[in-house]
Parts: sequence; C-alpha cells; structure tokens
Amino acid sequence: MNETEHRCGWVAMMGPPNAGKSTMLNAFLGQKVAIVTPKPQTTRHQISGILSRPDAQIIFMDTPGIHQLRGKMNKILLQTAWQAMSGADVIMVVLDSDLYIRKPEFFENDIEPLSEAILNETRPVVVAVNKVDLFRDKSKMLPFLERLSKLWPNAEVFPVSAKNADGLTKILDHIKARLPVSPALYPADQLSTMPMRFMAAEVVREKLFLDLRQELPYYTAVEIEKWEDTGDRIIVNAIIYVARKTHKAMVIGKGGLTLKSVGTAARKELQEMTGKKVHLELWVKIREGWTEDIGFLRMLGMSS
Ligand SMILES: Nc1nc2c(ncn2[C@@H]2O[C@H](COP(=O)(O)OP(=O)(O)OP(=O)(O)O)[C@@H](O)[C@H]2O)c(=O)[nH]1
Repeated sequence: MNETEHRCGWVAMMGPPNAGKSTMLNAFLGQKVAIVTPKPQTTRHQISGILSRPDAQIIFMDTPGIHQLRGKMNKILLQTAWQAMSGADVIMVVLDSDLYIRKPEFFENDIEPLSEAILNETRPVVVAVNKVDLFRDKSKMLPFLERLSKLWPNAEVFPVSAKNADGLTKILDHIKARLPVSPALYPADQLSTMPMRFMAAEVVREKLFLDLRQELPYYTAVEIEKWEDTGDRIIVNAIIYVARKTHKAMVIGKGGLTLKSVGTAARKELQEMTGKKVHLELWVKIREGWTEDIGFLRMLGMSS
C-alpha cells in the first residue's frame, strides 16, 4: 500500500448522557474499552479507543455526556467533553433516537449545550442516530431525521444501532475518508491509551452502577491503590469512596453481600480482560463531599 494514503486522526464522541456513546465505542473496537450501564452519565473520563486498520487509524474520545447539571464534578466533566471536541479532526454526535421520537419535547433541551457549537463547526460533523433497533417501523424515524438535517445542515446523519453493530461500517468509512493523511500514532495492537490500572477502576465502577440503586452510584468513586502483576496473577486493591456514612453501609450491603457481588463481577471481568488470575480486594472509605473537592477529583484523574 502507498504509505502516503494512510489516514489517522481523532474523533470526539459527543452527546447527551445515555445516548449509547460507550456502547458504540466498544462496538467499533469489537472489544470493551468503556463501561456501559443503563444509568445516564456513567462516563467520567475521556476514554480513547483506538481502531487500527491497514489504511487508517481512528482514535476515538468517548466523552462524558453533555448536559446542564450543576456541581463541581459536573463542571469538570463538561470541560473534559469540550476539551475532547477542541482536539478532534471529526466531531461525532450520538443521539438516542428512541427517546426523541417518543418524547420530541426533550430534544431541544438535551442538545441545547451542543447545538450552536455544532452548527458553527467547520470540521466534518457526523450524527449517529442510535438505537434504531427499537423501531420495527423505520418510517417513524423520518420526522426526527428531517428535524436534524434542518438543525445541522452541515452534518451527515447516520441511523445506527450500536447494540446490534448495525450501520457502523458506513459511519467508519465516512469518518476514515475525512481524517488527515498521516501515519499511525499508536501501535496497531493498542486498543486504548488508558492504562490497565485505570480500566480496573472503571470496571469496579461499572459493577457499582449496576448493583446499587438510584442516585448512590453517582456518589461513589474508585481508586486503584495497588496493582501488582506477579506474572501469573494480578493483585488489585481498590478503594471505593462514598460521600456519606449511610452510603458506606449501602455499598457493603446486608452481611457484605453487595460488596461481594460487585467484587466477584469485577474480578471475573478483569480476569477476562487480562487473561490472568486476579485477586481483588475492595475497601469502602467515607470522604464527605468528595464530588465538590477539586483536588480529589484531580487525583482521580477527572481533570487535566
Ligand atoms: N436498544 C439499544 N440500546 C442501546 C444501544 N446503544 C446503547 N444502548 C443502551 O443505552 C444505555 C446507555 O448506553 P451507554 O453506552 O452507557 O451510553 P453513554 O452515552 O456512554 O452514556 P453516558 O455514560 O451517560 O455518557 C445502555 O443501557 C445501553 O445498553 C442501541 O443501539 N440499542
């Protein structure tokens, strides 16, 4: 192949919480690099997933959902998303078509923070209208697709299902053609720029989100205190931070059952990811008001 034809660049995946950005990133890569839960706003970090093909390397930045919530942590999450956008060659907006077709009145408010920035964008913009698997009658989507093309005439719109990996090849081909001609920035076998230690914290956090009820998971954070690879075994100590005393009891659960279930699920997944036996110890610590503590949020890697 002609070396000069190789393309490489950055794609920022933007959009409201719960649109399916993380699911789509994992589907593009055919492997899990971002956590997925049914709860909105689980992505706290900018996760880079790297897709390497003989003729191109696409580096995806999965961003925390763009929304209008308050609080220091949310402010930092928003900054992360805007930062990703500023460094991208292609902007990709992911939207939950099911939500906006059922509740069109939500659309304007949800995309308000993005709307003008996208309209004024001079770089290529791709809109992935996700979750189309939820429609048997695809004609129901037409008014929403029309609304989008009027709102952002500069964008290319693609109906897709991240869950069924439907329509993703078309988007990838479209993106690839719009990246700068450049050699690959990362080795072809590297899937993410995030170290395994970080992935481990994300896996524990995903299991907390899946096991805990209501708002509680939003007030938990995970720090990997120890990550020791002994060759055939990995020893991991993780601290789960909670914001209140009562939360600690809930995370541990009756007779320690909740924490045990989180630990078992996380250990299994880490074993699959690393191909090694994993010994995982979880500790729960109270750190009151951590979501408003900038120094602590930085320590967790939530701010650059
Ligand atoms: N039916 C259907 N569900 C999907 C699809 N893509 C994602 N989901 C579901 O939507 C929910 C949110 O998916 P995520 O991938 O975590 O969404 P996100 O945009 O990364 O969410 P944030 O962390 O809030 O930014 C999960 O329950 C997914 O299983 C899809 O194509 N079809």
